[in-house]
Amino acid sequence: MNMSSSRKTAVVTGASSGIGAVYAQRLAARGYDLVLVARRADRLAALAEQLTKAHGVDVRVLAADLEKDADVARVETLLKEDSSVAMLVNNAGLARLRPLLETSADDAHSQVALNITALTRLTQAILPAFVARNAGTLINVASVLAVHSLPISAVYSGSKAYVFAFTRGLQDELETTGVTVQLVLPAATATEIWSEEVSGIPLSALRKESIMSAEDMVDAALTGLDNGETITWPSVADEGLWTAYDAARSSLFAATQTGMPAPRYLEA
Ligand SMILES: NC(=O)C1=CN([C@@H]2O[C@H](COP(=O)(O)OP(=O)(O)OC[C@H]3O[C@@H](n4cnc5c(N)ncnc54)[C@H](OP(=O)(O)O)[C@@H]3O)[C@@H](O)[C@H]2O)C=CC1
Ligand SMILES: N[C@@H](C=O)C(=O)O
Repeated sequence: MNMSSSRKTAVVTGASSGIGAVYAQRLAARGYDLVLVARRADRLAALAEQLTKAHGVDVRVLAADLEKDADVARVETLLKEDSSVAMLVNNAGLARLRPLLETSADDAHSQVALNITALTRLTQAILPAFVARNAGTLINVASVLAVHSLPISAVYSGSKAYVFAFTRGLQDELETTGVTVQLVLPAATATEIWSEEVSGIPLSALRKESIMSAEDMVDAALTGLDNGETITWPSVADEGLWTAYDAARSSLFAATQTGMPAPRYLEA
């Protein structure tokens, strides 16, 4: 158990590749000690060695399959017991992009277990300490597919819509505390998720102009964090689009509070 309060540790899930590996690099460069979480221990160990050499920070590897209850529990224990943890980046995620009718029950379950259940449990594990300290940063990585479903993304979009609603709710819940909660919504980003083996869709199938590098995505998200953004759309230039979307959502919700069927549902 690390009781030191002078060092700050960031726990990054899904740090063995793509967006998570870049978060790890950028946070190490900012002086954070790290705990790297994913299944591929060899990759985590190589990244840990590289980051320790480059930035002189302490990097621990926690190999865990976050679809498995016992492995999630090991990460929960670390989050509850290590008082140096000042940041949790809930980044690990899985996409299996195909129609639901062609999706196995296991693949649907994996996306729910990792994208929803693990993210929720790890958030619940760290928040009591953050609230008690009135400090700490939680970054939840969703996706633009949180607000857009495709014929091949019913489960994935559903899981990211959960991350969206969960994180927005948490932001309201924690508004009066010193805890920072950022929701990040990347669009297509060049990582291993875009492969036959993972999502089933290779990067080459995407429109080139729509693809951001993982480095640009994470740098934009961290700039958003530095600027106090609670919701970051790294690829969206017109901020007014989000303002209008959220205002429409709020108006629609207000319009539901009537207690009676809308006139079109009443018999003449
Ligand atoms: N790339 C994109 O276009 C976009 C990505 N995102 C989101 O960004 C996040 C990162 O994805 P990205 O970097 O693109 O994809 P990658 O496939 O490159 O990385 C996914 C990471 O999650 C880890 N992971 C996968 N399954 C498990 C598991 N069962 N237990 C623990 N860790 C696991 C992987 O490590 P390992 O295999 O070693 O366990 C890997 O480190 C995800 O939440 C994704 O949904 C959102 C929008 C767009
Ligand atoms: N991760 C991507 C899909 O696989 C996305 O969210 O766009």
